[in-house]
Amino acid sequence: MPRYVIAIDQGTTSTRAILFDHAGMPVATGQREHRQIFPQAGWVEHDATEIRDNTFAVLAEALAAAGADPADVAAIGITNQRETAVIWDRATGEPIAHAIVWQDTRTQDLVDRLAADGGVDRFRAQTGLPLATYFSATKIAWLLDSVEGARARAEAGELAFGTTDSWVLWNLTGGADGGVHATDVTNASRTLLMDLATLAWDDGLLTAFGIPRALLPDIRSSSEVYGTAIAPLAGVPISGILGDQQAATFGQAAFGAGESKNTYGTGNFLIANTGTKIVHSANGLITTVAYRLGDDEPRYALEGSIAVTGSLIQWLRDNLGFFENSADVEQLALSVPDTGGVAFVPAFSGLFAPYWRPDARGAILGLTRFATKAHIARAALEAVALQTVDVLDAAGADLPAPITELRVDGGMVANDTLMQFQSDVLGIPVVRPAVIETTALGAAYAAGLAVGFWSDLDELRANWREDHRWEPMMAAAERAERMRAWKKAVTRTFDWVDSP
Ligand SMILES: Nc1ncnc2c1ncn2[C@@H]1O[C@H](COP(=O)(O)OP(=O)(O)O)[C@@H](O)[C@H]1O
Ligand SMILES: O=P(O)(O)OC[C@H](O)CO
Repeated sequence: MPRYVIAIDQGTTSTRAILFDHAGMPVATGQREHRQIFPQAGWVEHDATEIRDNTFAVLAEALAAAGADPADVAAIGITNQRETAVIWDRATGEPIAHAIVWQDTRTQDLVDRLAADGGVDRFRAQTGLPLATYFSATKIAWLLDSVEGARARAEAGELAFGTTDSWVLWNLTGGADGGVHATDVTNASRTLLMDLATLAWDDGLLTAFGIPRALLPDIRSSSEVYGTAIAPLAGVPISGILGDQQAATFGQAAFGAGESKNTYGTGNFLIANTGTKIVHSANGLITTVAYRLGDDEPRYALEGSIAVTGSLIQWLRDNLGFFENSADVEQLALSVPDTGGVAFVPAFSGLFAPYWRPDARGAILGLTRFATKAHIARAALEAVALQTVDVLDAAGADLPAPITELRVDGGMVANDTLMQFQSDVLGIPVVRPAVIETTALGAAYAAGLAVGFWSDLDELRANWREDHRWEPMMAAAERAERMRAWKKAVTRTFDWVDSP
């Protein structure tokens, strides 16, 4: 009897493989980082061949660490950084160019041209998304127009597009030798090309962006058997795919309408499940598919996407040399009692939710000769929490009932100071589960459900355990004053670049 389900978490900075047991506990992990390629200001690329090689390597590492072989593994789940666009040659299996990453803003010109006719919300009713460089469609169009011969080859069916879930699935099912070219509804809902209600690629959208249908993967549910893996997991079914934020929602067992989670990774992503209803935000959130299990009705969600949170701490570490490890930011921030009047708005990719301002750029405000790197580090940490208040306020205005308790996960939730401050400025409890690898766990759950390793959602819900809870300790008046100052700082970053 197989004892485990394995999840591949193909993230922005690294690729992980984690084996989970039946109780949903991680048993063994393999992890490898890949290069972040910044060829020009605003451009962010990944080498998809490096991601492919890392995927096979981490699978082998996780199996070896657990002393497991394929017979011990019931199913494989895939979760991934969303929106990042890979285009490859179906015959050779090689990418035609580096992948364009979700944070990349090179397609702003195309976004502006499309928005000139109908505004940035022209596709929102159908896709749930504003026109923005963040989503896959303009990245695909850019690759087709910039790589010589790509458009003609795409039209002839010689090329394949995928977000990294599709890239991993295709390679893991044999690549050029019979690989399965598919994605799931959650990833497809981030392209600007899928109709949220029909869950199919839409001809009108494909025409608007100039994208040939022959390039696109099949859209499947989040939990079904897509194919069978090759070595090092030969014969094991691949049976779950979820975009990473939807996977974290699933791993947090936020299955029903009104349940939510906030993930603190490279960026922050709040997802609030709205059940079978498609809810459109009037407050700057986007609408997305939460999950679909086989032929069941799809579940939808509102999402507050914040581009820069953990990556701000990395930037302090790597670009400014403030400390050696990301975790050191906590000690540095705690070495001063407050930010000394400094505010930091990390609008490095413009601002995403709820502002959607591509013309904004990062700013450190309120500097005096008193300010030290400790004040800047503290302001950076506070910015992570303050951006989160903005998206929770938006969700509170859009949802029938406000979020009264925040489930959190991701790499940054190890930071107790940040979590306490988050609870303080939100004025609600913040709750961390025992397993913070919720992204991988969610993909494992989707895969395990499809093959009967787990029987139903109730069984998964019973696995969820609270690890720690932070209660708000800040007075309401101070909270209001903090938010007033924050919003003032945010507006100072608008309209910085003339032509973003
Ligand atoms: N103790 C900490 N305090 C603040 N930030 C942290 C801490 N530990 C990790 N981080 C940040 O969290 C991010 C890693 O989180 P993770 O969930 O692994 O990210 P991702 O899945 O997006 O690659 C990094 O950006 C890192 O800078
Ligand atoms: O790789 P992560 O965890 O930073 O997630 C990236 C998001 O999916 C982008 O939408």
